[in-house]
Parts: sequence; structure tokens; C-alpha cells
Amino acid sequence: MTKLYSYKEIAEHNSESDLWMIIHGKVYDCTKFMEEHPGGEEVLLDLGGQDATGPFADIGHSDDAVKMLEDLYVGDVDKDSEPIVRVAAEPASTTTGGEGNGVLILALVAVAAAIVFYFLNQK
Ligand code: HEM
Repeated sequence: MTKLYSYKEIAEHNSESDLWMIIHGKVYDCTKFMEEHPGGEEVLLDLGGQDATGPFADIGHSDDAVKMLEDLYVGDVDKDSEPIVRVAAEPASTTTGGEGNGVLILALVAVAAAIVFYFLNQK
């Protein structure tokens, strides 16, 4: 029988010594494969415990690569389990950025004014 894994359970396998990923709803244990991967370990580690369907397809992996997945297969995703919500990195606060730009513009205006003042006083 196919073993079902929840998103939460899969997400825990995200380290160098224990790395799973989801591709097309199936769960693959890439731990041993990691060092053989022609595309390097880093890309796999970055996607550890996550759904790598998109990135895997984007590379345009060969049929051989797709075949290799068979050996790494451990089960299917339990689609009824709660998905992992990843919080996007906080965007830099616009107000802070705005203030920063304001100070920069003010400094430039002051420098420009000083230059104009200098040349006006030359005559
Ligand atoms: C367990 C899943 C994966 C397997 C079995 C696998 C297998 C392979 C194989 C066999 C190749 C050699 C080229 C080919 O035959 O297509 C390759 C290349 C590559 N893979 Fe993967 N891969 C996997 C997942 C990923 C993921 C998730 C990424 C994320 C971006 C990735 C990125 C790459 C890159 C960048 C290359 C190098 C392409 C090149 O330099 O031509 N792979 N992979």
C-alpha cells in the first residue's frame, strides 16, 4: 500500500543527512542521491522538505533523470494534510526607505547649493 506523508512530516526532512522532496505529488528521499546529483547538492538542499515540482521541471531534466526518481520514491503526499504556509521575507519597510531617500536628496540639494554659493561668491 502507498504510504501517505503529511506536508508537515515531509518538511521535517530538510537537512543534509535527511532530505526529502515532493515532485508531482510524490515524495522522494534524495539523501543518498544528493552527492551524485549533476546539478549539485545545494539546489536540492534549498528545496529540502518542499515541493520541487516547478524547479525540477524548469531545468528540463532528461528522461533518465525522471527515471532516477523511481529509486528514490518513498510514498505520496497526503493532499488532505495541512499545507505549510511559508512566510515571505519581510520586504524592507517603505517608510524607512522613503526617509532614507529623503535624507539623501536633502544632502544632494545641500551640496549643490554649496557649489552654487561657492561659484557666486567667486565674482
Ligand atoms: C530527486 C530529484 C532530481 C533528480 C533525480 C535529478 C537528476 C538530475 C540529472 C540526472 C541531471 C543531469 C542532466 C539530466 O539528465 O537532465 C541533473 C541536472 C541538474 N539538475 Fe537535477 N535532479 C533532481 C532534482 C533537481 C532539482 C529539484 C533541481 C532544482 C533546481 C535540480 C537542478 C539541476 C541542475 C541545475 C542541473 C544541471 C543542469 C546542467 O548543468 O545542464 N535538480 N539533475
